[in-house]
Amino acid sequence: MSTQTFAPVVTPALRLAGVSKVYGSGDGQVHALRNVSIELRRGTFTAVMGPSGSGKSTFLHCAAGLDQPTSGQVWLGDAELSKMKETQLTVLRRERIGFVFQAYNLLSSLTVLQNITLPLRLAGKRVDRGLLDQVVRSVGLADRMNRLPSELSGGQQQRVAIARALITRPDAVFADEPTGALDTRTARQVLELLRHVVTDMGQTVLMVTHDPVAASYADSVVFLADGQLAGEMRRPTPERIAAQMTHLGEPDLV
Ligand SMILES: Nc1ncnc2c1ncn2[C@@H]1O[C@H](COP(=O)(O)OP(=O)(O)OP(=O)(O)O)[C@@H](O)[C@H]1O
Repeated sequence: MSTQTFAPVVTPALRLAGVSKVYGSGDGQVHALRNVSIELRRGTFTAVMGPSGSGKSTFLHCAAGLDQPTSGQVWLGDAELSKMKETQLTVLRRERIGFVFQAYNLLSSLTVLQNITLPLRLAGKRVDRGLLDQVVRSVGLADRMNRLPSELSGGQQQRVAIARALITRPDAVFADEPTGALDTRTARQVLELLRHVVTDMGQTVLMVTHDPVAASYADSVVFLADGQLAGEMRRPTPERIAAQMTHLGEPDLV
């Protein structure tokens, strides 16, 4: 009898296959993404960089089910987003994806605790006390739970947004310029938190950024140029990222 061993098949957290996105029609057509294929393993931190207009936001929107590609497929785990109707996508985004934006998007009339647990309430799910405690401890806000967002600093508000993104145990967290509105020191704390979320909590994070220092916190950086993948850098450093960006046509980043 022959024995065969198979490598375990691990579904990636996110997979894009031949994704293209065209805006407009006729002479006004813009090819924002051209045949992009990529896989993100679970528990990894990936930064997306590229010159202005290279397609970073379009990539994030297609990957997170905020927009549908013109052609190609997108999978979040085993769910094919590119086949879903808007109502299904709304549920998937709420229950399986965490979002962190530059403008924290907290509800001003809700406390920190109510903001963090809002996605669960919207989904009609119970709050898992153990996870809530872990998330609140991780983001360092245990003594601020009953405050309103307006009583917090920008960095603290972004940490509330990160806690809210984690509370559903999403398949992936998508961050769009999460440190864009923060000073250097506060930005570093938020980036260290995202790093911790990946290394110690096993989350998968995809972050769009213009900042080579922010991107250097990731495991790898994916570069876009003119809507196409233009390389990947593992174990990135700010200097190597800036050099690559200059090569792609973005002047003087550091
Ligand atoms: N809704 C839209 N309608 C038409 N064209 C669009 C739309 N959204 C984006 N584009 C175009 O698609 C291309 C890619 O845009 P995208 O916003 O994805 O780039 P980006 O890399 O995120 O840019 P930036 O760094 O400046 O934010 C650009 O040429 C942009 O003008």
